[in-house]
Amino acid sequence: MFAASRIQARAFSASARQLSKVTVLGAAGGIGQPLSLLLKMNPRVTELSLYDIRQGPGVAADVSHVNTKSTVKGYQPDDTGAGLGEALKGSEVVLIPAGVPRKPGMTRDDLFNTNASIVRDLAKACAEHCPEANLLIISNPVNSTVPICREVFKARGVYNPKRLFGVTTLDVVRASRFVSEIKGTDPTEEKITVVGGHSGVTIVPLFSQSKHPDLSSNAELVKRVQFGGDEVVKAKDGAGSATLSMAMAGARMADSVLRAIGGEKGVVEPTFVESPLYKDQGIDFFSSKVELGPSGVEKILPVGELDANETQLLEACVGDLKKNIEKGVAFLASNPGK
Ligand SMILES: NC(=O)C1=CN([C@@H]2O[C@H](COP(=O)(O)OP(=O)(O)OC[C@H]3O[C@@H](n4cnc5c(N)ncnc54)[C@H](O)[C@@H]3O)[C@@H](O)[C@H]2O)C=CC1
Ligand SMILES: O=C([O-])CC(=O)C(=O)O
Repeated sequence: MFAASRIQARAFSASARQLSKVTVLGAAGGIGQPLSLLLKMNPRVTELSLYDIRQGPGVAADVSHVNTKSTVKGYQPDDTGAGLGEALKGSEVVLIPAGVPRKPGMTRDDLFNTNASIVRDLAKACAEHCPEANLLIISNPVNSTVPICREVFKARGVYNPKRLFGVTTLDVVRASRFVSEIKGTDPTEEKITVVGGHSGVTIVPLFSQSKHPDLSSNAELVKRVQFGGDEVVKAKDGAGSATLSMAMAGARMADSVLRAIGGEKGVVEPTFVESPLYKDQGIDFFSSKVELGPSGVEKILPVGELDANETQLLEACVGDLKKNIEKGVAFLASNPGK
């Protein structure tokens, strides 16, 4: 009897795992729309839930005509306030690209005043309606919005550090592309480790660990990886920041999380998570290679050996990162919201 019910439970969880509801909060935005499309193309997604304060249902109607198997539903705030809850209920993965993007001359930190409360309120809804979902935070400044989410979840007693991720995938996507341009190689074959955070000098590429250790002394390349976002902000000239490459990076991260949930072993992505790596320096969150598993973070991989250039970069990273994280934590303490 006991064995039979165990087998039944196992069979149930195996089939339940194949049902993956994925929700995008901010689905009608520059990132949200192409991200939603890429998720619709992912056969691991069975239900796609698209929420935005404007045009959630519109984007959902459009994406729903793509002839893949998943169902799509769109949501926006309604008079009862139920829209967001409905969008989130039962989600396994929630991606959050809601918030404002940069204009030329701004840093990501300049977005804090607007985006902190947007992310706080969405995190509250997640804590209430899908506390066990994997939360993938795209909204900037990631170095601060991820700590805000932790504080929200902690305040509600539902925080699980294995389920909260800052999406830093775009930094490794860029690094591999930029290296391939210099070396004339296939970018998909260039595996570049990038650690730290997701803004300016907190982004630390580790070329010494790649196939091209010589690139570690290429200051121009290092700067291009650290400030790749600015390149796009400048080129878009007031119309926003990276959206298409970010959608690709977000879809890749979501796919990796879903593959790990589905039982695939050895899925590794760089991501900004609560991490022991630099806790001794007062840094709670750090982006490094993370092995993903059915419960989210399986294993945080060590940063590995750094050369002298990278050691210097990391020193600069740690100072800024600490301030960004503390800013997020302090925000929630003095602005708990409703
Ligand atoms: N992590 C990363 O690597 C990257 C992060 N980003 C960040 O992603 C964020 C979004 O960028 P874009 O899509 O270009 O901006 P966008 O302005 O085009 O889209 C944002 C969307 O969020 C929606 N929104 C605003 N408040 C909301 C709320 N309370 N609930 C639900 N939806 C809400 C808006 O209606 C809009 O559709 C920005 O903060 C940007 O800095 C951008 C690129 C890369
Ligand atoms: O640069 C920005 O503001 C958007 C972003 O995070 C990126 O492109 O990496």
